[in-house]
Amino acid sequence: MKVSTVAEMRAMDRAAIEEYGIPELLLMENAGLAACQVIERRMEIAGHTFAIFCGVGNNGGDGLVVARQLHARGGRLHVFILGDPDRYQGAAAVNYQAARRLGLEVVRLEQADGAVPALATCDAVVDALLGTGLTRDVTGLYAAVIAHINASGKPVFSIDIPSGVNGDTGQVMGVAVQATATITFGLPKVGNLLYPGYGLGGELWVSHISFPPALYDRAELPIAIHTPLSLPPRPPDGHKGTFGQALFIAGAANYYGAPYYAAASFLRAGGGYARLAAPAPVVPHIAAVGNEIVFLPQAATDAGSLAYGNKEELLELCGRMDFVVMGPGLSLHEETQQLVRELALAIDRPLLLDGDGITAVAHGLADEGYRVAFRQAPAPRIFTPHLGEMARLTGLSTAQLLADRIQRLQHACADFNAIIVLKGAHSLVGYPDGRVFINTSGNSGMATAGSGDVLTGTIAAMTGLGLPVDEAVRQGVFVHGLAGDLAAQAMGEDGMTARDVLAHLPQAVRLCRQGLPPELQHRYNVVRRV
Ligand SMILES: NC(=O)C1=CN([C@@H]2O[C@H](COP(=O)(O)OP(=O)(O)OC[C@H]3O[C@@H](n4cnc5c(N)ncnc54)[C@H](O)[C@@H]3O)[C@@H](O)[C@H]2O)[C@H](O)CC1
Ligand SMILES: [K+]
Repeated sequence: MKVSTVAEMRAMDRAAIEEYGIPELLLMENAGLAACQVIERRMEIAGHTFAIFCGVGNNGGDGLVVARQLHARGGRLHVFILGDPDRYQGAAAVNYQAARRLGLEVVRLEQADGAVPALATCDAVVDALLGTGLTRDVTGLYAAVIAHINASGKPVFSIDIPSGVNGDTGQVMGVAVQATATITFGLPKVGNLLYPGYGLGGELWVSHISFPPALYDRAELPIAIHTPLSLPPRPPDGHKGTFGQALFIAGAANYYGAPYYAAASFLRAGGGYARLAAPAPVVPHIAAVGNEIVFLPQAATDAGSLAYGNKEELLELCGRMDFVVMGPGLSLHEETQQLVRELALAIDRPLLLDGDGITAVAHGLADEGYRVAFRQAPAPRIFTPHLGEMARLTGLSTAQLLADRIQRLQHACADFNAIIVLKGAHSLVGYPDGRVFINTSGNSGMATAGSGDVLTGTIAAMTGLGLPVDEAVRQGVFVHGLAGDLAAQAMGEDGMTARDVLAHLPQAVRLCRQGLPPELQHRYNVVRRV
């Protein structure tokens, strides 16, 4: 499903009204009615009491429709408006007048405490304070009312987005409503899907409010939720070369885990032939745990990291591979970092850079000349940074990144001509053409050492299984999260480690082929339709 920015949704609204002749009043009615239908699925309306909080924009207008629809179904209401109702315009003004004529009790709230008795006695709350028109931090009366709503312990239905959550970023602007369910309109907004906004929204519902598919399902909308891709069938007569030859340039003294997890995950996720180029002194340590990997011992620096002198042999080796991963556990030793920077320009195979590989290339990219050369690399480039590494890559602070994750990602992908996986809860996969996919598999138990190394091998394996590189990256992210979810099911999120994620990769790939069980389908389809 596509996901929209606030500006894109405004444009769709306008197009619905102007091009398709669907009056604003109908859109607002559809929105309020959809919200009412979601409430009806969760609880009996007749005889129950609802506290409805409306702002003075169109989000509040939607709230007034909800009020009228609940009233029509026998609900009892306390309707509060925060601000001057004379500010309602267009459809919202019409709905305000209709609510008044119906004789609904509509109170202009001047003091937050005025809402306390209604919150104490109601059965549920409707939050129609602020939608996509949020432009500044929430303070004063709005902030105080939101605090009362959150303290009420009542089920909260948020209209469009929990009030206080930024529709473009998912960030909380000062304070935000914690909802039980959110009903969003047209399409889910970015802020409905990115944390912390996603977590604040509760169960997420979308109504297309009678928009035609030509509006909400256009190819030009660049942001979407990732839907699992089907894997090409496994040729019965395949040999190990059929399922990809991957080279891992990884490891240094005292970094034995990262190269092992990266290369082993390639094999566990279905890849054919894993070769590991690691400094010679560390090879015996890794071989002791992973003898299914083929080792290519390399000359080492005094510090036990990859020596610069390996460059030509490594380049020659890469030329015989289908996919290269460079970075896990390489160390920050300067000679090795220089080697990595140069290899990152020259390797003529799809190349995934992670960990210390990202750090090396990030230093290079700060230089204009290197950036120009990197953009013109002879084959696709992929980065898999967590937020801190993304900060290093882009030269931005983590706060700046969080304040606008999607746009910063789009900009970096275009700037570096690279595919970037920005890891975290709901990882993002960005492409140089501006597309961004939001991944919904995975859990917080995967925030553990080595988990990122497992991701690198999983992505490599997806190319080995026959997906084109761009699809392999997002499917790898999904499969990795799925393996993590299976591990969490088996042992809980707290104590699981990268080893457990690795161990569940075969089952994850099998489920991708056979179809996900209903409970996982339900979990990954994070948006319900109404
Ligand atoms: N396709 C759709 O998505 C449809 C959406 N609808 C609803 O319309 C709102 C957006 O309406 P808009 O009037 O643009 O904005 P808001 O109602 O969110 O708020 C505007 C209002 O609030 C003031 N304001 C902004 N920030 C703050 C703040 N921090 N504190 C207090 N007040 C603030 C601002 O100045 C304005 O006065 C969308 O979310 C949907 O709910 C349509 O009804 C149907 C189509
Ligand atoms: K809202």
